[in-house]
Amino acid sequence: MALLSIVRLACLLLLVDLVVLAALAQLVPVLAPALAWLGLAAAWLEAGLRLLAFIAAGRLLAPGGPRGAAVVLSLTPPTFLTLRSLLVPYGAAPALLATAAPAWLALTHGATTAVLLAWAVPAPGAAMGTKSPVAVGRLLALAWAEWPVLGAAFLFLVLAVLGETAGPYCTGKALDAIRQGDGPTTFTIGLVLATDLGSSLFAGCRGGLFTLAQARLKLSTCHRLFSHLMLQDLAFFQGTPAADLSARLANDVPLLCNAVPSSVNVALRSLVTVLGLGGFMVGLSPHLTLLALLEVPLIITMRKVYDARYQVLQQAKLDATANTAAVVQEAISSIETVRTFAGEEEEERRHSRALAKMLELKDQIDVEWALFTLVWRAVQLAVQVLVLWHGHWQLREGTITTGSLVTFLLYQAKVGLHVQTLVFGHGDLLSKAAAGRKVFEYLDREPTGDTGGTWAPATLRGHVTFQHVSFAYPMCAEHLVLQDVSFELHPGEVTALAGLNGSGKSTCAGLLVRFYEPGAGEVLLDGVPLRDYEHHYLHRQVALVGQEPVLFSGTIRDNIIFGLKDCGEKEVRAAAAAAGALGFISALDQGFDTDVGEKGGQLSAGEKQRIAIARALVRRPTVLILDEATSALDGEGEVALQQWVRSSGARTVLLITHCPRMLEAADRVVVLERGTVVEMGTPAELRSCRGPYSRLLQRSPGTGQPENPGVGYGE
Ligand SMILES: Nc1ncnc2c1ncn2[C@@H]1O[C@H](COP(=O)(O)OP(=O)(O)OP(=O)(O)O)[C@@H](O)[C@H]1O
Repeated sequence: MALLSIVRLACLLLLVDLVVLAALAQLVPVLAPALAWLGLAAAWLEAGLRLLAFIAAGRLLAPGGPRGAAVVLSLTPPTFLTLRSLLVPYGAAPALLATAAPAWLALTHGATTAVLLAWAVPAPGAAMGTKSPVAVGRLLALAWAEWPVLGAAFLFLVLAVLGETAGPYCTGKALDAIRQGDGPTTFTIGLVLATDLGSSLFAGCRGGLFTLAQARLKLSTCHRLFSHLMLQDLAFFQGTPAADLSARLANDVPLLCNAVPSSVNVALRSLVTVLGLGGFMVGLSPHLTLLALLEVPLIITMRKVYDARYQVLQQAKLDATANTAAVVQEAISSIETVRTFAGEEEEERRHSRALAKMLELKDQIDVEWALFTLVWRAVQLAVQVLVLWHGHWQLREGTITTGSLVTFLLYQAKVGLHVQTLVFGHGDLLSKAAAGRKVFEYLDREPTGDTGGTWAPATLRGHVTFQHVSFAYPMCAEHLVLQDVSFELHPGEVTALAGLNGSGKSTCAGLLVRFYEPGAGEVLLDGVPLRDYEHHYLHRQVALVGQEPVLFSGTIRDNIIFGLKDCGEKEVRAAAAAAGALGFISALDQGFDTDVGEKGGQLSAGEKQRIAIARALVRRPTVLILDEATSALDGEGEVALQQWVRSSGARTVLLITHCPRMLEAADRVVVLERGTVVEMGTPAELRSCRGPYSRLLQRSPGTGQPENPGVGYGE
């Protein structure tokens, strides 16, 4: 709502109120006996009349205006009077607003206008054009997993607040006793001590339990997010830098998980304290309480404005942190390229630019916080002066004792602190929740890795059919990489995919291991679409050795049995032998227990390739895909692999290679050109056609003539 319309609405309500109250004031002397008999009910009757008048005037003069303002304005005085009569049974008799001092009317309208203004300030995020902020309900649902710990913490919280509330009350009573000459009794001093000690002990337990909930939540959320990420499609990982994901796990998740329990902790503690102490304060002096409460709408308004800014800056800072991490990771993981092209200075510049951006945002956050604190302290001081001035006046009037005033001031300091914490805590929760936006965004992504397929037959022939497959990578949806591709892979045969760079060979391999789903057409295994197969079953039956095999840090054995739960030493050795890796592994001091270093950095390219092949062979896959997987193999490795293929009888092998010798050794060749199949047949048939296959062979080193046609997979 615009500021102008709020002012207009406030003026309208004041005008209507003045008219209604003036009319009522005329009636009061006439109805005095009836009103005296009605007591509190008279105040509620007056409120009902005012509410009707506000609503009628609102409908006529300001349609669409918030009805809440009318309700707050009319119901505040009787609610206050009822509360006061409950807390101070012998306090002043309930009065009608119509006959009360004009200051009461000013106070009621002033407070309502302040509340309206606080309400009208745009919610954090909305005004600054940030993406949809995370709903607080969602954050609380996240914390719900730790409800037993949080429940116990809440119990200690209530006990601590009871102690905190009783402390100043006992202090005030002791002071009054001293002033009246009775002196402090052992009982009052003991009570003050007991309440303080008790509240400290319970507060400690509360804090400890909330910290425990935080730690547990962090652990479970990190685990949940990581497991969820593992199931995402490859396009997601291609579009999201790894460093960004690790920054989310390392920074955003802890921030989010700290925010929820600590906010729940702080909010509950403050809410219970404010309600408890607030009740006592109203009992001591309703007038002073109302004055002290002036601070609340002002702080809410200021905090709302500040939060809107802070959320934007906080999100930008987190993004900048993730970006800095990405720069560091990229430079370190490509250090060889950086060194080769002497790009160290360029990388340093990139890093310092990213750091500067991060620091600039941090400074901006700090400066804005300092400004906000300054204004807020000034408001706080003004309200305190107002309360002191009024308290002094009440002391002189004799409507309050020194002990009660001291108790009130002690309570005010505490309540003020907790009101701020409540207001700040909510803002803080929202701003920290900004960190959760990305985390929830990732958690909401539908996983595509496991489609929930259940098909897992006891025997599989390994007959693969590409049926009119068309495909475009999600990142470049307009560029069709495969167009209407159809071919078959037969069990017991080695089929080679041939074609120039970028013709779509690896893409076919990617579709066969379900890295992606075809845009049109189907990839079938034994006549069943791949997505219908059970996830683990499919990836045990179809194994791919890629162009640049990646090893994980760990031993050679760990790498070979990766992903398998039940794999014996015999199988590991057999797979290593079939991949031609047994020789070099046996020559190592630690054999299969040799650490390969990060990404297999301590091995040569050929050794890495052999281990990657062993990792595929150990599964005894029905369909084996070798995507340029033999490029770094020497003759020994190649012969071992060919022997394995030959001895593995019924297996289906898809071979992607540019090597004429390997192409010629295949049973069948499928030639791709710009994502379409242009030729298919045995190598001899294709050579005799003198078409695309022959041209490919001629382009290859050795002018296309097979170097050793005698060494064939099928022989
Ligand atoms: N992740 C990706 N996102 C977008 N486009 C891609 C992606 N991977 C490959 N491409 C594009 O798809 C086309 C086919 O690539 P593919 O890797 O299948 O070719 P290829 O025949 O295996 O080439 P090479 O012989 O060089 O390995 C190329 O134009 C390539 O630029």
